[in-house]
Amino acid sequence: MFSRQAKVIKDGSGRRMTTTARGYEVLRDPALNKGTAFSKAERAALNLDGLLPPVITTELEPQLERAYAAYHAAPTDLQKHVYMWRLHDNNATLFYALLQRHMLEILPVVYDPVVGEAIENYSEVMTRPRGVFLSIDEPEKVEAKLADFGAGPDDIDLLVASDAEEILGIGDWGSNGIDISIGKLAVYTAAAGIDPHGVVPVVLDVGTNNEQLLNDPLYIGCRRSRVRGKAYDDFIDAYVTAAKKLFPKAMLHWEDFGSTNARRILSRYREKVATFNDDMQGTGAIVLSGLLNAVERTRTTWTEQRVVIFGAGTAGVGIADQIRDLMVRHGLQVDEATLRIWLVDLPGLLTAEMKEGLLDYQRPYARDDQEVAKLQRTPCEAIPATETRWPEMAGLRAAAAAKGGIIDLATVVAAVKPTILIGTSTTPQQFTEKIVRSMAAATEHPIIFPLSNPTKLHEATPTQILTWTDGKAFVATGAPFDDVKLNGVAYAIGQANNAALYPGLGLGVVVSRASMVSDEMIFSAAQAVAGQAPAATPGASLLPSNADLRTTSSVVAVEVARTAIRQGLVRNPLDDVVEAVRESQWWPVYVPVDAV
Ligand SMILES: NC(=O)c1ccc[n+]([C@@H]2O[C@H](COP(=O)([O-])OP(=O)(O)OC[C@H]3O[C@@H](n4cnc5c(N)ncnc54)[C@H](O)[C@@H]3O)[C@@H](O)[C@H]2O)c1
Ligand SMILES: O=C(O)C[C@H](O)C(=O)O
Ligand SMILES: [Mg+2]
Repeated sequence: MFSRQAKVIKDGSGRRMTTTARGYEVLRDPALNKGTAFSKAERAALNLDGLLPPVITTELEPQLERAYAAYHAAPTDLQKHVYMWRLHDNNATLFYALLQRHMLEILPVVYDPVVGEAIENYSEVMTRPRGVFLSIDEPEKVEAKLADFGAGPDDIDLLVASDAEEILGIGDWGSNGIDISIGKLAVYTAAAGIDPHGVVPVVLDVGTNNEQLLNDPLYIGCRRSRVRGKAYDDFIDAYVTAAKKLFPKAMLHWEDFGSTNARRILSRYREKVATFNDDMQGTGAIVLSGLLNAVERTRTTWTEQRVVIFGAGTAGVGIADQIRDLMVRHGLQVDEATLRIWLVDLPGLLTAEMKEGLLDYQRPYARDDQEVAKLQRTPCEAIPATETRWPEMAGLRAAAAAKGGIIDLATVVAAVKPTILIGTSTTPQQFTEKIVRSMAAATEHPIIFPLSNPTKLHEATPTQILTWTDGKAFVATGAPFDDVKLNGVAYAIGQANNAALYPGLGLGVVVSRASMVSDEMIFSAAQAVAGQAPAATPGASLLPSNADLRTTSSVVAVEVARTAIRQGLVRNPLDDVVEAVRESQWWPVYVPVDAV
């Protein structure tokens, strides 16, 4: 996202930058620009003398004050989001310094939930293009377009790519999805100190089925319906091949793909390159972090948990798989562990009779027909055929509707008496008072995680859940929520958002140059996050605060790199992992700029 006239130099004397640019070119490069903080000598060498006011402010401080005031002057969250990215275009150091100083306040504006609003309004709010736009209409140009980024083989640590079919829980947003790649990368830098000079946001524009976009004269993407099948797979392959060729050291992060593609893509590449699906693996791991602490606080064991997951897509089944694997670590056989997890989706409880229509990764969790024969079926509407977001699930729901109804969430909760209830359904207010109370009647401390982002899609709010359970539930959410005050206790709500996990995981991979991202590395990341949560006092959060993301991510990176070393997966041998992680981290401070 920066011009390549700025080079970062790390040597014995610390971090510096060099540039061939002069005058306005320097001020217009967000990687180089320091505004009033250029020294007298730098002003002379870079031809800036006449372009800057006389005041010389060697520290970030006065600029931070001015920028924070301007941030507050923006009247809406969306305009604050736009302000932040304009600030980034002007001065990236100041952007990250402001974000880091006010992490709890500004992270939700740069990232989730406001990034969702920005994506929905991207046609209007887009200012300057950032990142790489790859289009299915020009598959032969994938490599050339990635090369346009202007980086060399050693320059890039990380690419985040989205095809934007399932942005958060708001669906298909075509090329507007570039903003989720940009937002995720900003979190990598703010949370873990991944060097922002070494990252590439990518959107894989394969068309969109979003009618609103297709009819929007200001839409920035390919005006065609989504391509599927071989052409899609070839396009993804062209991207992976080009990324590997141009940036052989980089990790490939996949974000917000649809449920039919996310897992297929990961399975295809995960043993060939260092790659990772955030919605499936990052979410599974951060949820595991919260659950590790919650289960410990209930003083029960992992092998006795009964888990209901509502919304059996990329995130829901990603979570199911990691819970299953954890139960296996605790001594259950794989099939025993699988049987302790119930998936509920649009067709209700997923059952064996649906097997043909289920996605292959949902299939192992389908319940036996005998087990469900006695369960009541509730009449339901079929999803209109025009709703194309989840065709497989909608088809199964139509079949169930025709046969008298579905085994709905309330019925499943009443029958199963789950100890853990997770929401990844993209559908708000589905954890009703009746459901939550019924769960609380059967288990002393129900563990309930409504995770659908953005905030407006959560299956219930923490206030609702804690009120209905008289403060007994252990809650974590996908988006940030304020503390809940109930019966004299302030309940801090842990944010089970993959943002607390993937930055540290990525940093661990980057530092060690791991050749792949193994399940063990992901599990060690989950444990490391869990270990950073506050002590288990009444109302304490299940997860570390986002105010401490830098510390959390550093601990995660160290554990991930150590696991990679133990597994023999590293391409960069490390003597001292802690020092290597510390040394690699980028901080938003002004460094000397030398004219060359
Ligand atoms: N907290 C986090 O870190 C985190 C991470 C990833 C995803 N999420 C959230 O989880 C949600 C799902 O994301 P995903 O990537 O799995 O999407 P997805 O499209 O892969 O899966 C969504 C699933 O929900 C089902 N569904 C839709 N409406 C439903 C309803 N009314 N009842 C039951 N099931 C329904 C769909 O059929 C589909 O199987 C999103 O809102 C996303 O923001 C949160
Ligand atoms: O982006 C987020 O906030 C988390 C997650 O990746 C999601 O898709 O909801
Ligand atoms: Mg996501």
